[in-house]
Amino acid sequence: MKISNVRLHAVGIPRHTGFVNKHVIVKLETDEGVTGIGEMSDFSHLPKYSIDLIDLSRTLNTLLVGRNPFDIEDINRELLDNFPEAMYYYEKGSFIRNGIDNALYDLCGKILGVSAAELLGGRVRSRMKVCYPIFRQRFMEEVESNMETVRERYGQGFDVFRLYVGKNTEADIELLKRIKSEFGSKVTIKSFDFSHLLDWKETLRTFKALVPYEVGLEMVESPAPRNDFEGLYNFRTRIDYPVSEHVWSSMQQSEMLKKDAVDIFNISPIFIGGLTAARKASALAENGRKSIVIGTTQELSIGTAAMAHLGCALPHLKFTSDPTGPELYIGDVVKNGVQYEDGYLIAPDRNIAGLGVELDEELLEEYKVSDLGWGEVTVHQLQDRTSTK
Ligand SMILES: O=C(O)C(=O)C[C@@H](O)[C@H](O)C(=O)O
Ligand SMILES: [Mg+2]
Ligand SMILES: [Mg+2]
Repeated sequence: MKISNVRLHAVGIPRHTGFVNKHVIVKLETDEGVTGIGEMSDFSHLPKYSIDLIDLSRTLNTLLVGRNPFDIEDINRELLDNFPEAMYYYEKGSFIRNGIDNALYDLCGKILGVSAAELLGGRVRSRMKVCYPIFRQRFMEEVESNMETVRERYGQGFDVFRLYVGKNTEADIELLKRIKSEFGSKVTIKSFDFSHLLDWKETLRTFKALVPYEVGLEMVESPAPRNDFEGLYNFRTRIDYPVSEHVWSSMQQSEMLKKDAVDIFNISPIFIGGLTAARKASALAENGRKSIVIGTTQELSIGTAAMAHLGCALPHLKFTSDPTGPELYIGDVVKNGVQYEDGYLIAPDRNIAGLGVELDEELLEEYKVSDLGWGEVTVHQLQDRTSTK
């Protein structure tokens, strides 16, 4: 069994906020007719350059055609040679590696007739608790629409949310007050996500203003500029709550461990370049006596299914995780999307081979875009995932 062809399909799918995200669906075809699917999720992040898909397809076919799909480690090594890690959160090479890597797990599972779960260490749980994101408020007027989001999503079973903060603390406090007043302890805000926007002292001042209104806070995320390990440590040693940071490279994670900069590693296959790399990052966290949370770039169902398999295989996953992408978009490209129940992401059916989701060719065509170009989107929209200029 050899890989015979790599196909890439770019799609653009709007969120309920109106923001359109572009993703690339991967098909790994083989000389025996089995095809694995994967997802290079959410290229709609800074910096504002885009990948040439024709060139990328040519490169990936050169690298992968003729390879044995079970050589997952060696293929990951070769992908790293061609798309090296960078000390940057949204390094697009990581998205590319992730899409190929998760397609390999789908493909190998289908060849063996087993779920990807069997290739990821099995199951310690059948579902993982997740939270719904409330994106950053710039204006007080956004409080009511965010209250509507909480009411609507609470009605669908989501009782844990996370709040992106740092631009309008008065509005953030008002939202926290209103949530506590209307929902009491039935709704919690598991994290304040500062998204690397402030230096650690500004974050500390903002955090001290917010914390009297916290409701079930589990962690504070990205409270210092990217790769400011001393800033993370200084902030972490001055608050009583755990500090989490995304893992975007093995070097960055090692530095955070060496400098004791965080309590929780936020591990997403998309930002570290795949399930294989995410498992290594998770093992380093466990051996370093650090906790983990499964983060997100807000993937579609293929990427989210991969994370559900991963999250349900990790014994030391103790905090509420983040993958809710399929709930954020108005559509998807699969026939059987991932399922959420009572605020949990349900692991895909273990009796279905591969990742457990099936591509819908008609939806793939419906959401097809010709390239990963940017249009008129502003930096604010890119930072806060909204259509508001
Ligand atoms: O935890 C985070 O940080 C994110 O979720 C970043 C977001 O920008 C995410 O990538 C998204 O696209 O909403
Ligand atoms: Mg974050
Ligand atoms: Mg994203």
